Amino acid sequence: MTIDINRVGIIGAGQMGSGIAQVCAAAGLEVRLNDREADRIEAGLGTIDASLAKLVSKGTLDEAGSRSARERILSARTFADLGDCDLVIEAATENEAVKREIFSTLCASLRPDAIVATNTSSISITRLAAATDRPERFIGIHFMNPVPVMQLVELIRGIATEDQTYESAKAFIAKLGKTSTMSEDFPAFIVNRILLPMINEAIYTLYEGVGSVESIDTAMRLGANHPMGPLQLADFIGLDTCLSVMQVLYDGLADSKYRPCPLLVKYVEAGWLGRKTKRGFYDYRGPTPIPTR
Ligand SMILES: CC(=O)CC(=O)SCCNC(=O)CCNC(=O)[C@H](O)C(C)(C)COP(=O)(O)OP(=O)(O)OC[C@H]1O[C@@H](n2cnc3c(N)ncnc32)[C@H](O)[C@@H]1OP(=O)(O)O
Ligand SMILES: NC(=O)C1=CN([C@@H]2O[C@H](COP(=O)(O)OP(=O)(O)OC[C@H]3O[C@@H](n4cnc5c(N)ncnc54)[C@H](OP(=O)(O)O)[C@@H]3O)[C@@H](O)[C@H]2O)C=CC1
Repeated sequence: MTIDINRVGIIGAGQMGSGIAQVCAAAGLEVRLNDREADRIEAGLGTIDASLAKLVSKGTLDEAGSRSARERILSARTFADLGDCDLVIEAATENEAVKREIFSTLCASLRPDAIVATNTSSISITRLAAATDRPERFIGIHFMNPVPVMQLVELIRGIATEDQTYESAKAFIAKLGKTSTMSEDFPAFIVNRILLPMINEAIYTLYEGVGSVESIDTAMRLGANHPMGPLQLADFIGLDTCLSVMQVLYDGLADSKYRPCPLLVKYVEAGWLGRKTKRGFYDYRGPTPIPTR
C-alpha cells in the first residue's frame, strides 16, 4: 500500500530545498522548511517569493495561487518541527559526512512510518540509508535545478528500499506534476553520470587553453543547442556541488576519466562557487556576468 504524502519536511533551504518547498506547496502540500540557521530559512523563503512572483508575472500562476502556496510553507527551526511529516527530503550540502550527521539525529524526531529521502546528486543511497533507523523507508528523490521549471525527478532505490516506499515516492512526484525515472544506485545515477563529466571536460578545455569561457559556452549553446553553456551551467549548479559529484564518480568508479579538473578544484578552494557566491567562471557582481578567464 502506498503512503499518501500530504506533509513534507525539507532540510536545507538553499537553491534546491527552496525549489522543492515551492513545488510541493504549489501542488497543495503542507511544507516545513528547515536549515541549520534561521537566516538561511529566511533567504530560502525569499528565493521562493521571487520565483512565485516570476511565475505570476508570466501568467503561469495567479496571485491567489501564489499566496496560498506561500502560506503552506512554515519555517521549521528544529527537527522536532518535522515530527508530523509524511516525508522528509534532505537537500543539504553535497557532503556525505554532513548528510550522515543529519540522518543520524533526524530519525528520532519522526513518525515511525515517515519516509526519509535525499536529494543527493551523487552519493550512494544504500550508504546514506545505513545512517538512518529505516533503510526500507529511505529513497533517493533527485530533483533537477531549477526545480520549478525542470520536469524530471530521478528516483533511486537503495538495496533495502521497499516497494511501498518506491511506489509512494513515485505517486508523490506524479502529484507534483513531474515525471520520474528510475536509476540504479551507482555513483551520480543517470543525469549526473552523463552531465558532470561533460562539464568537467569543458573545464579541462578551458584549463588547457583550447578556448575562453565565452567561446566554450557559445560553442556549446550554438553548436550543440544546449540552453546554457557548460561553464554557465556549472556556475548555476554550484562549483562545490560539481566538484563533489566528480569526486564521488572518481572514487566510486576508480577510473581516471573522472579526475576532477585542477582548475575546478582551484575555483572551489578560492570560494568562487558560482552564482551563489557571485563569482565562478563568471563574475556576477555587476549588472551583466563577466567571464573570469
Ligand atoms: C546537479 C544535479 O544534481 C542535477 C541538475 O539539476 S543538473 C542541471 C539541470 N538543469 C539544466 O540543465 C538547466 C539548463 N538551463 C535551462 O534549461 C534554461 O537555461 C533555464 C530553464 C534555467 C532558464 O531558461 P532561459 O530561457 O535561459 O531563461 P528564462 O527565459 O529566464 O527562463 C525560462 C522560463 O523558466 C522560468 N524560470 C526560470 N527560472 C525560474 C525559477 N527559478 N522559478 C520560476 N520560474 C523560472 C522563466 O520564468 C521562463 O518562463 P517562460 O518560459 O514561461 O517565459
Ligand atoms: N545545485 C544543483 O543544481 C543541484 C543540487 N542537488 C543536490 O541538492 C543538495 C543541495 O544543493 P543546493 O541546494 O544546490 O546547495 P546550497 O548550497 O544552495 O544549499 C545547501 C543548504 O544546506 C544547508 N546546510 C548545510 N548543512 C546543513 C545541516 N546540517 N542541516 C541543515 N541544513 C544544512 C546550507 O547551509 P550553509 O550554507 O550555512 O552551509 C545551505 O543553506 C545537494 O545534495 C546537491 O548535490 C541536486 C540537484 C541539483
